[in-house]
Amino acid sequence: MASEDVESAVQAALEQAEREFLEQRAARADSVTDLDADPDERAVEAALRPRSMDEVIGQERVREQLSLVLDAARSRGRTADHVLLSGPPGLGKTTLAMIIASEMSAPLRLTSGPAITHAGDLAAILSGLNEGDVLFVDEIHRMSRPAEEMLYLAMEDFRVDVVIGKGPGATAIPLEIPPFTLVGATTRAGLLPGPLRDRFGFTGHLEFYAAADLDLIVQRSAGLLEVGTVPEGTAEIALRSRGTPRIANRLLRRVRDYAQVRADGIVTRDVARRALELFEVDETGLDRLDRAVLDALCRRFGGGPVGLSTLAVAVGEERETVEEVAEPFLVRTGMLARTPRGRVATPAAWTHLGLAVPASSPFSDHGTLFGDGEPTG
Ligand SMILES: Nc1ncnc2c1ncn2[C@@H]1O[C@H](COP(=O)(O)OP(=O)(O)OP(=O)(O)O)[C@@H](O)[C@H]1O
Repeated sequence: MASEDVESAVQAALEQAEREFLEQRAARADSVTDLDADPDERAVEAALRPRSMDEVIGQERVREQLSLVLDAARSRGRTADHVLLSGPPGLGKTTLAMIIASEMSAPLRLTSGPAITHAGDLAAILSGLNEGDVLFVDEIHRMSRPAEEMLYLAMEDFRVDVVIGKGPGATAIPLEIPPFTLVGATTRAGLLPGPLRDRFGFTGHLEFYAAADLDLIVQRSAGLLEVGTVPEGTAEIALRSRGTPRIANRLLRRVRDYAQVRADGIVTRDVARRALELFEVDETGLDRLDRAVLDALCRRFGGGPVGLSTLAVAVGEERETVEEVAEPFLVRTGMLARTPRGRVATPAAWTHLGLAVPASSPFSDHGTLFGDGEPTG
């Protein structure tokens, strides 16, 4: 291949990776608290993203640690170490990746684990990088095995082995790549193989946000969207946002719609309450999916224990959606427990649904919560 052909093939691979990244995100959408529902919503969300570390609200520890890593790299005039960001969806992993690139004055390349089905896809992306580029790999735990192994080498030695041919005649041609910073994002740090995890120089775990921080985020977003609010109104939205900035911003937009159409445009507590009731977000922040999970767990499976797959089928959702979107928040609010024998409803779940805790519940005096059976989830 002529060098222009190689260049345009590499460019096409990078563009394809970015397209797939956006499509993957869009595909994860369906309810009011869900993600990236349509292009307009995505555009608004992008406009609300903090652009610098100073604009990021909350996550003080990760912010301080990351700032130190970046400052040190800058002062040495070196490419920053690879960074792994873990935590539930919508807490700011992509935002931080963008900020890392901007603080390092480096271009950001975007892709995601599921988009890299073959090692060749990754080789094309890596060979298109320039020195200092930041490569963001969302859902890095979902990359294929061969691609993962290629990434080990690229992260450590800035080299990829491109395999030409098949079977015994196959040869590996080493290809140098310029030093770059990999930012991996994962909702499941535990699923990353040790060798991959160990190659990140810094791991930041993002926690759910406190209501006070979410309130500040809602106020900031309302300012950017030019929505009139009163403190009780933004506080109400913050309380129902499941500790998640993306949900806080999404709820603010729905409350703004309601305020404009059914009220005088100002987000008060009453307007927020009425709007969120309409969109089926209850006072604890549980949405339709969360309540469906609790409902199935209590009403159909007597409170559990029940395996994750069975629970997912019962609510008509993907296993991953139940595990990564609904469960972390239900666990955090103390309504669901993950036990060695499967998922179990806690007394708080029964109470939330307005039901009495049955005597057969593993949490009652008669039940055993932690059996010695195999995990069913
Ligand atoms: N610390 C923060 N301060 C202010 N706004 C934030 C913060 N973190 C996230 N946001 C807002 O939340 C939205 C979602 O954040 P982001 O897309 O970075 O989440 P994510 O963790 O990458 O989610 P996913 O894993 O689903 O891609 C952003 O558009 C941004 O406006």
